[in-house]
Amino acid sequence: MNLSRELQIALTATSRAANLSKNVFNSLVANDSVTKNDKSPVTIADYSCQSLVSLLLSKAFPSDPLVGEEDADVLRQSAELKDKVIGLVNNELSIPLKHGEVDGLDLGSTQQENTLLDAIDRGTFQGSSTGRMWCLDPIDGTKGFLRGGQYAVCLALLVDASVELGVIACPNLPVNPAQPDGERGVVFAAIKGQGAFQRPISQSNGALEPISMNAITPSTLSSASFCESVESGHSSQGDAANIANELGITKEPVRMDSQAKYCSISRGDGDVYLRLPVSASYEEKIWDHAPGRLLVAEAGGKVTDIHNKDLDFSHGRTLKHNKGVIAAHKDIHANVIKAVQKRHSAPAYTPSYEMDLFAEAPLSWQLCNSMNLRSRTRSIFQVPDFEELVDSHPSQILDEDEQTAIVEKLEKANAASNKQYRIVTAAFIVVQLTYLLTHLSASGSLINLALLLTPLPSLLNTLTSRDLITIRITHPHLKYIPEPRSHLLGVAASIVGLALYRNAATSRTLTILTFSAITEFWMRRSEKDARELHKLKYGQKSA
Ligand SMILES: Nc1ncnc2c1ncn2[C@@H]1O[C@H](COP(=O)(O)O)[C@@H](O)[C@H]1OP(=O)(O)O
Ligand SMILES: [Mg+2]
Repeated sequence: MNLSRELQIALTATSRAANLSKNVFNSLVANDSVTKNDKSPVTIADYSCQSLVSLLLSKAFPSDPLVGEEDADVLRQSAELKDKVIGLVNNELSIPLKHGEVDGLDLGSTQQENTLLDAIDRGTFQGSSTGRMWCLDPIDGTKGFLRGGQYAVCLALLVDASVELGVIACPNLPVNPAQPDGERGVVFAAIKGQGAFQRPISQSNGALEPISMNAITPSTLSSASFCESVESGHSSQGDAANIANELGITKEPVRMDSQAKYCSISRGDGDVYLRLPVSASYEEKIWDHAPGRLLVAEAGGKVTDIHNKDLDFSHGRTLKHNKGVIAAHKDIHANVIKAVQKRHSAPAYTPSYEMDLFAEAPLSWQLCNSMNLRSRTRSIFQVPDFEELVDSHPSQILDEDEQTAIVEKLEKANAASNKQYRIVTAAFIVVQLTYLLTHLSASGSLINLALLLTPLPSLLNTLTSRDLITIRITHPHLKYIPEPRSHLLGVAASIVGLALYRNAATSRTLTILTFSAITEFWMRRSEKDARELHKLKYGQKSA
């Protein structure tokens, strides 16, 4: 497939969008004209870049659909935001085309408001498994953008759900990794079957230099280094450390935002990119991985999900049939997958609030309501004055101290009520054990005794708050049995027991184990809720 024109347009579009985003950063973030938590620079940069890239694509390839992260609804409702975006895009368009940029394409120096808003809305395409489509993340790594760290403008062309072309512009990545303080701003490109390349964003007519991954083999794997998200909410950093350990890797992980991670490993700045799901329900977005996946593959690597499945771009806007991402040199990918399967704990449970609650927004009545936290707080955490506290607050927004007080109350109340349930379960078990020990000759007594032991390890651990007995279930299939696994296995075994010995003692065992499994299930949920809240409030380290 000859994609040289597509490549030229994609390089120009992403490089220009990268320049535009730098203008936004310099005028709005670097000079502190907005506060750190103000999202408007990201919003402005996002919309402007999507408008610019989409406009160029629509001029060059009018019939190609675009899957973009944004639509223009918000802009149509805010004149101030809209004017800024239109101004920025037109400013970039008015810079004359340089040698090497899109030949034979008349962009016109400035564009009408509607043309630019419509260009943003072209990105609402829902994805398709057939035909051509472009896929755009105008500002990938918004947190990195605000921090002055890594972020990227990412564009890919998919044909029949296969990534044929990928281009990623990283405005803050050093051109030469050996000179981190030298020139920054690199654009990476890959065409399927033709290799991976980079060139400085500043050189629109410069040669594309071939890049490749470090040639790591299983025997040199321990010298590898790995990349991961800065955000612990996007990838499990704890599991990544365990996996590194398993592989004998001792170097500290390099944390960076955005698809700059794919770029870094493609040119050998790092070797392995791990994206380990922390949430069972999050579906990765196609624009977050399409160009990066091709770049790594063309640089000598292999990219799959954590189950070693190819990333499947044929299901609309998300990778709904994949979980996480593992990218590494093709010679060591299998080793990494093996370690992942051994050490990654599958997120069996998803908290009802996945957003960065305390960092992103104050805890308000509306938030509690929308995340079902109010009802859960009443029924699970049992903090009687929580609702009053939220309702009585004049602005319905809680300040820092009030949030802290709530988290502490939730944890205490939760721990106390769970202990009561566990004591009741333990009491049932002791009574039944005593009965069985005094009727040892009755049929099925020994089996019943054995069955009653199944919930004991977890009961003992939780009642003493210690890991007295730990049973590691590492088999990949068993990991997907929901918690509490040992209890569920106990219930299943006692159903078999009841089929063998239809007597009252076996029925009682089954009832006790079922009670224990159900209460344990709810308690674990509430404990995870409490832990999650704690993590959101105090950060990963202290959780
Ligand atoms: N729970 C999550 N798990 C994985 N990725 C996420 C999660 N929530 C958001 N993201 C996405 O991670 C990307 C940034 O990744 P990184 O941390 O590697 O820079 C963003 O595009 C963001 O998508 P979105 O922009 O829709 O929030
Ligand atoms: Mg993104």
